Amino acid sequence: MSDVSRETSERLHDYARLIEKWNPRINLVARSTLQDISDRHIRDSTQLAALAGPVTGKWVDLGSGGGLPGLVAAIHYADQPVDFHLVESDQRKATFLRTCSRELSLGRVTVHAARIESLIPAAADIVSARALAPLPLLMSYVDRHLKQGGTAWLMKGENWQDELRDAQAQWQFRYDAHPSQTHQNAAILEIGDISHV
Ligand SMILES: C[S@@+](CC[C@H](N)C(=O)[O-])C[C@H]1O[C@@H](n2cnc3c(N)ncnc32)[C@H](O)[C@@H]1O
Repeated sequence: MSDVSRETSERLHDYARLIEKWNPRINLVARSTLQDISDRHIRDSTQLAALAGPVTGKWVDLGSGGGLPGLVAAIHYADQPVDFHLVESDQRKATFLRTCSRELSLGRVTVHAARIESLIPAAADIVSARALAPLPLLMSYVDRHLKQGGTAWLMKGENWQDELRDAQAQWQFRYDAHPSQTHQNAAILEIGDISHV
C-alpha cells in the first residue's frame, strides 16, 4: 500500500521507532532484523490491509507479539469502523501494545493479556495471525474465535503447503493462498467455513 495517508505513514513511522526503543528490553522482533523493521516486518503486515479490503466489525489478532500484523492493520484501518482486539499472553509485550495504542492514538484497540485458549470466544469477523503456530493448531485457535461467515488471514512461511495438508486431515475449510510479496514462497492464507473433519 503505497498510497497511504500522511497520518497513516506517520503512525507507521512512529510505531517502527517504538519497536526500536523497546526491542532491547523485550525482544519484539529478532535482533538481526531490527535494521529493516519497516521493510521486512511492517510491509509484510501491510499486505493484509491490501488483501482484506474494506472491513467492519471485530478483528482479532492472535499472538500479536510486538503488534504484527494486528497493530499495523489497526493503523491502516484507523478511520474505519473496526474494533481491534490483540491477544498476547506475555505481559511485557501486552504492555508494549497498550503503549503503542495510546501513543499512536488508536482509539479502537483493546489488548488482552491472556491465552488464546482461555479467552472467551470472540465471534470475530476477522482473525489474523503471523508466526504463531503450525496450521493444525492454529486452526483450533481460529475455530474458537472466528464467527460463522468470518474470514481468517494467516501469514505462513515456506512450509505452508505441508502445513495445509496436515490441517486438512483434521479440519474442513475453504481457502485461498495469496503469495507473499515480501517473503519468497511464503503465503497469506485466506480461510473460512471451518468445521471438524
Ligand atoms: C513468534 S511470536 C510472533 C509475534 C508476532 N505475531 C510477529 O509476527 O512478530 C508468537 C507470539 O505469540 C504469543 N503466544 C504464543 N502462544 C500464545 C497463546 N496460546 N496465547 C496467547 N499468546 C500466545 C507469544 O507470547 C509470542 O509473543
